[in-house]
Amino acid sequence: MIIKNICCIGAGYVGGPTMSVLAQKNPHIKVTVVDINQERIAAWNDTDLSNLPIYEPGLKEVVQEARGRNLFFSTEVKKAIDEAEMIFISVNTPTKTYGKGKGMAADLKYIELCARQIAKVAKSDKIVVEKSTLPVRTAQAIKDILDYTGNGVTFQILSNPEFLAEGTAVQDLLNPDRVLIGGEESEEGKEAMEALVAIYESWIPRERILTTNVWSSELSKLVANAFLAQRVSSINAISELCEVTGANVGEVSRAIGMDSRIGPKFLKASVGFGGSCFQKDILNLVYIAKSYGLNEVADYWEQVIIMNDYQKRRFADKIVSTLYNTVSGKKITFLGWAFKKDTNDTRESAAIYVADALLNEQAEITVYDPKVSESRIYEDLDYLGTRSPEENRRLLKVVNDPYQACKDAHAIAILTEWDEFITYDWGKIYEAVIKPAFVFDGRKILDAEMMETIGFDYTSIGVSKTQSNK
Ligand SMILES: NC(=O)C1=CN([C@@H]2O[C@H](COP(=O)(O)OP(=O)(O)OC[C@H]3O[C@@H](n4cnc5c(N)ncnc54)[C@H](O)[C@@H]3O)[C@@H](O)[C@H]2O)C=CC1
Ligand SMILES: O=C(O)[C@H]1O[C@H](OP(=O)(O)OP(=O)(O)OC[C@H]2O[C@@H](n3ccc(=O)[nH]c3=O)[C@H](O)[C@@H]2O)[C@H](O)[C@@H](O)[C@@H]1O
Repeated sequence: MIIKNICCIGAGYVGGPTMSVLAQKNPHIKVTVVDINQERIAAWNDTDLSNLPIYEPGLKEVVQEARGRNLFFSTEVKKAIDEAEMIFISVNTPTKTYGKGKGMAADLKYIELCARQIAKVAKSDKIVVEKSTLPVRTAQAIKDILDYTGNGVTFQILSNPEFLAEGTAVQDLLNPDRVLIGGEESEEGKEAMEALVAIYESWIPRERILTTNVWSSELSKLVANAFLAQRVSSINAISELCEVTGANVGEVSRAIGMDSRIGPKFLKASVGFGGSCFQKDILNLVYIAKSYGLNEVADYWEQVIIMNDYQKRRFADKIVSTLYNTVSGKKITFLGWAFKKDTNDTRESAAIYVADALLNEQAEITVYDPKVSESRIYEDLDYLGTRSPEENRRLLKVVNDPYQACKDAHAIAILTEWDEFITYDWGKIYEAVIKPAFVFDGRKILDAEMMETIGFDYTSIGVSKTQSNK
């Protein structure tokens, strides 16, 4: 089966970059990315490439090469579905905020809407590819909808989860550790899988393209995120132990990471993991385990989230206790709001929760982030519903100059590991802040010795004060 037309529903953080790279590497395939969000599509079509709706290093160049050639962004969802032989579903699958499974299960309403729309529009056989992260066995639900409400058209459902990380999306897409494709074990299923394998083979060696049954593929995505997040929570748990014992979590990470069975990655202690997926996917895994009555399995994974919440709270508490048990009326400067560097995404960023905790203590926060807009920051805070939008705007200010942000601060907290923070003139910042000059490094990016030589009272995750003062 030769694919000439691809449609992707959902032009977000995954649909946009994934399809851009796929189109760049398959100039013979027409790729149309559709979304109901007109503003987002307009931004993807903006002639000024710095206005793309998401910031990812290297993305502009890929879009520039493929857009208008064989890559198109459109709001004409029906037309794109009708024309395509293969349809990727890449819509959001957030945690449910209502009804059964509230706060745990994935909300599949957007997925179901896509399936119903495909069923309604399709006049020829289609391969439907789950690109969104979904609970295991969702393919069955999609198949049911397509088969019972379709027009006698045959559908093959494939699972093809995405493993890219934000900030390195283009690199991850160009050079993935593996591509995972799950499909039915029938002849038709195998044929559909081969059609998708052929597309990826345009730039990825065949041995890195893994084919499995649908359920293994769906579940592997949740499990991969759970394992990654678990490593962060594990090292964060150890960070507290380091602080009280005089061990240094950076040294412990290095020592254990050199064991090739453990490996060095994802062992960086931090203020807590954020991002749209780790928490959502683990909660989803916990919910699935519970729904099968596997309570011990559910409890085991839930602990990863409990630890992460604790780490964020602990960071805020440390600021309050160090500042003589009160931050009321004190200016606390946040360097960074994004959930990690090199992205403008703030979903579930630790900064939001640390800010909320400090605002509850009546702190006055000033935020500087090189890529996150003021409106986004206020939306994040307002979404929590802890206090009125007016109150949030009164207590928290956003500025676009880091030195101005730090001026007259009682404390500086580093919430994102942006490279530029390392290169600041910390001597100049020291002159401008209120003394004692407190810095709380939630990302362990600054050099403790340098900071202390300048005169800062520097606190870093996973290092006891006595040790960093040596
Ligand atoms: N953000 C990430 O780094 C990663 C996300 N994922 C998964 O990929 C999926 C998508 O995530 P993101 O791209 O981050 O979400 P997103 O929220 O950035 O994008 C989803 C897009 O789908 C659109 N949409 C929703 N319903 C639609 C419909 N019926 N028709 C047309 N468009 C519709 C929305 O308007 C939105 O623009 C989720 O399941 C997520 O778990 C997987 C790997 C990485
Ligand atoms: O499903 C998803 O959405 C994606 O989730 C993560 O990617 P992402 O959330 O974009 O970014 P990560 O690099 O995984 O970082 C997640 C969070 O963990 C934190 N982190 C990461 C690594 C570490 O050692 N320490 C640490 O605190 C980061 O600062 C960040 O807040 C996974 O890495 C991707 O494989 C997956 O596709």
